[in-house]
Amino acid sequence: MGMQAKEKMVVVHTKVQAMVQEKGQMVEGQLMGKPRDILSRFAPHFKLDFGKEMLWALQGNLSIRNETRGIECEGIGLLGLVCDTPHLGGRSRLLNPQFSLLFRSPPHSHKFCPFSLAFWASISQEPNCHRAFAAKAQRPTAISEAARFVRTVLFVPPGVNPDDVTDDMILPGSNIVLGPYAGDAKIKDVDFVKSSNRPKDCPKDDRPEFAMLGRSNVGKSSLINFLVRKKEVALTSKKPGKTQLINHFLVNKSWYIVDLPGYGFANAPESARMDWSSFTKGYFLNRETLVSVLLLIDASVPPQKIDLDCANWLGRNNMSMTFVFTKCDKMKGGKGRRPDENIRNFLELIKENYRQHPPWIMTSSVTGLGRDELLFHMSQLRNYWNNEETD
Ligand SMILES: Nc1nc2c(ncn2[C@@H]2O[C@H](COP(=O)(O)OP(=O)(O)OP(=O)(O)O)[C@@H](O)[C@H]2O)c(=O)[nH]1
Ligand SMILES: [Mg+2]
Repeated sequence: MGMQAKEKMVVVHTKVQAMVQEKGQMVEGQLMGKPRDILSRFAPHFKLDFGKEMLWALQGNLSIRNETRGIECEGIGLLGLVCDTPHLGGRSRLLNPQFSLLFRSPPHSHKFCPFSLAFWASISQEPNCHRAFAAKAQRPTAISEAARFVRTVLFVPPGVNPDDVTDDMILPGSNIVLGPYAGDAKIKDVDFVKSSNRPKDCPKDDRPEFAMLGRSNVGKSSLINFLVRKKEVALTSKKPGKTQLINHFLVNKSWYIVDLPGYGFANAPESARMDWSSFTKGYFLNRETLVSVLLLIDASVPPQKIDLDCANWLGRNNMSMTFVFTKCDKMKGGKGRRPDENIRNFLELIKENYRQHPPWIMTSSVTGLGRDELLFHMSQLRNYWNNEETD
């Protein structure tokens, strides 16, 4: 018992948010596109081994048809998930091997392989309740128990009434609700503009910018390369302290990504160490075009004091910020905690300093996890900011 299910019709377009309509008993849908797009959107979520308290899954029966190869298969699969729902319990089967086999293109056309995926699913509170689901009488709940809980910790962007949030508006692997300002998430080109060693030397124009902040070696430069899909836009290194200046990158000629030096770089040369706190204060408190700080947190290690201090400082100063958890691909077997546990512990530790839950998202620059989602999130912050500016 305790099952709540939400019934909808879902049409999933690659790279576009699910469009949802309330409908009967089942979630039905169709997914079309190039296998690579679909895999890049869904595979990382399949791969992640979420623990017992983190899974809120859109899970159900899948029936997959590959037009070219005429294959059909059925199985149970996971279509999407949202983390941080402690009372859910249970683990889900994550990867259906037939599923990935089917998405592999036939040898003669490794570029495009049309297929369709139909699925029937329930958004359920308990992992096995889809079995009992068919027998259950229709219950027209606007939002499931799970979603109601999740909503209390959601980041609800401008333009969205918290009461209107439906499960499908939440970006997978995050607490971020997608609102009407989202869109325009493609990166067409990116240019390195300049390196500045003082905040007042930064470019002077009114284009919105996002600053990447985080401990040295957390993966800031890698995240920039991963967002713009170029290897060497921002230089990365195994040695902490690689980025020593404020680097501005102009995206689509219309907004900036800023790579900042990492904090806590104990191994950096003495000459390169700076008074980090006066540097950050100078930049953050005076940069009027700063839309949001992306605070990167390494999810492969337990919460670090220096990150908590930084998050709390930003929180107390009312800076708009997004927690970007990096290295979510690093699954520790046996010893050490896993990324999902580290993330939950981190969020638990910082929450007193925020009136509203800050947005957070899981990423991996190795598997591509969270890329599209983060870009959508940045697009809605940016578009809202642009709108406010012109009003
Ligand atoms: N497994 C894994 N490794 C990563 C990921 N992101 C970055 N790394 C590795 O972490 C190391 C540091 O990455 P950088 O991007 O240079 O880190 P940074 O935060 O820019 O470091 P500084 O410039 O020194 O502040 C490199 O060896 C990367 O390959 C990730 O998502 N997964
Ligand atoms: Mg760097």
